[in-house]
Amino acid sequence: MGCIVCKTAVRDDRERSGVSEDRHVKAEERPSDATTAAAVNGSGVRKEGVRRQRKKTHRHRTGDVSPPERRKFKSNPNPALRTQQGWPSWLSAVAGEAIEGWTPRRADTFEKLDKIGQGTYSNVYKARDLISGKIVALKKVRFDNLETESVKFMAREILVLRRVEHPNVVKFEGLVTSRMSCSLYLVFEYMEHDLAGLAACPGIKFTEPQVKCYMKQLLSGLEHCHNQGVLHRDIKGSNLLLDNEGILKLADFGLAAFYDPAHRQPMTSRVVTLWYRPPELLLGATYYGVGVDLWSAGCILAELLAGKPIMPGRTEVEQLHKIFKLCGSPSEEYWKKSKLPHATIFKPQQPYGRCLVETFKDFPPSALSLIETLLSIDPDERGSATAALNSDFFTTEPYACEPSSLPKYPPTKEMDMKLQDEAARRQRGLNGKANAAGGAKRVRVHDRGGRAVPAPEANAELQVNLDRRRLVAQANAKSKSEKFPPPHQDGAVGYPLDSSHNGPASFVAHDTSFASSVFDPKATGVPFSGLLRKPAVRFGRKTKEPQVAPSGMFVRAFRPSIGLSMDLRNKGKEQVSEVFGGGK
Ligand SMILES: Nc1ncnc2c1ncn2[C@@H]1O[C@H](COP(=O)(O)OP(=O)(O)OP(=O)(O)O)[C@@H](O)[C@H]1O
Repeated sequence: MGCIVCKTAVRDDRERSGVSEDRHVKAEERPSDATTAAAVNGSGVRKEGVRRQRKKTHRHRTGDVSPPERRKFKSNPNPALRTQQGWPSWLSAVAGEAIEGWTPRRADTFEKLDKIGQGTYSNVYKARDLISGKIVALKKVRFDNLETESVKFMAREILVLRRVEHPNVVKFEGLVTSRMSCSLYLVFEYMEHDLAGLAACPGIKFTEPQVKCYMKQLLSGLEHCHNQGVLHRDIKGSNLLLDNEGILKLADFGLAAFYDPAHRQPMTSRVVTLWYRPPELLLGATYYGVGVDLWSAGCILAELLAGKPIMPGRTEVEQLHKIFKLCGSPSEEYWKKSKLPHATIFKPQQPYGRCLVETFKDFPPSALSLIETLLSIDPDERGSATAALNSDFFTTEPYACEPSSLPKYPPTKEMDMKLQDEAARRQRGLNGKANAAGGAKRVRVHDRGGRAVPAPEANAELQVNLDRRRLVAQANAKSKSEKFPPPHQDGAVGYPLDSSHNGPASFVAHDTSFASSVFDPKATGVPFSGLLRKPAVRFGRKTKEPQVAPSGMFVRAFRPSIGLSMDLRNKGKEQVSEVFGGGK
């Protein structure tokens, strides 16, 4: 896969160049002795569990791994050998299969240049490879005290990245470990833009051939992933990276999962960023497939043409309601066939009609027809990425433009937009003070935007995550646990799914504007800042006061989400069914 994992020669190079590792490893990255000791001991006692886990994961994958690949990623039975290959024991003990056959690059062979992105559980840096001179992106993955679950999820990301290699998938080039640090860096080719950042640039409005060009690349990347038995499960603008040649690549496989349509396994429904999350996941589906990514792709297509997000929900309830209002509520047949866990809770008393055609009447007909397909309520009707690529949208004029003919943009990242937001806020603060001092009336400036609710935050109400967070907080560690769907909920890492943890969606209801039309940002109260941006979101206020639910119904709000889930599960069905009192 053209990786740049370091060979022994690299270490020799470093020694020859006399570059000291300490120059590149910050003091705060160094674990305390206690942490190191815990990691070493922990890896020892965990071995049996890890072996069992690897077996399960392997069983899960065997259906869709071709024989050569199976050989390539075969687990190394000799942990001592792995350690000799330069991997820290905490990593090789838990993620042996993911790093099999590779040798790590050392941190001191890269020079960090700039922080370019921040994710839920990672920081991303622009860096120079001191050996090749190439500019790369280093994704530094933090671990909660080397918690086994976190390392396993990172291992899954690596396994997925090793499986997918395509011009429209970001190129994974290797791994970097540091002698002193418990973190790990994933090395990627550097991409100058992401679609969310680009779209947020004032004045950028994509033409139809440009939209086709982006969508063609997005669907080609997805087609490849799906053919490789990989679901991305977090398609959104900030995970669609673009280089200066106009090439779009899928990135962030942190929530991706292996799947095999012939041997279906239950997976967590707590994936995909809220605005792009399909109805079946909001309804608690644990058996699903390529349709989840196709729904997100449909949302992106409509967003690119509309110039703003089409369903910017702030809670899962609101999201589902927006979906029903635009795409119609599921048919009786679908409710019966799908047997979705939350069907009784969310089924509206009166069905909602579908109004995609009316809402998007200005869209080109071939685009509308593809959106109709991709935004089908029944995932089986969304087709496949291949079918979408063969649709009229791509085969009728005006055709997709060539990527190289796309305009050259200045570097834009969602991160840049966030920095600009912060600067603007600071400036407003200063202005506010100056105005207050001068007695002048303060001019209100809208925020440029915040964040769509990412899947990890949607996980927050799960008891297992709250428990874990509590533990992490007690240990005074950085928390990223919400990024990882709890393994017992995710068949993709080989654990059985325990339905007792499958609470319904969050009902933290601080939205009083549910009846707003799909395209009225003022009415929804979401501060729009443009295409593919994330809205400001506030989570679970700590109150037990009754709050007005989206449709005007009263739903009790509880301490951050979990209490609410439990309560609704036990006795709140009547309340919830009223949230969807009827279609309009
Ligand atoms: N190869 C790359 N080149 C340039 N920038 C990148 C690259 N990979 C990631 N980034 C930037 O870093 C950001 C965060 O990366 P990524 O999405 O992989 O992290 P994450 O922790 O999984 O994020 P999230 O929690 O938002 O899903 C991206 O939105 C992007 O702007």
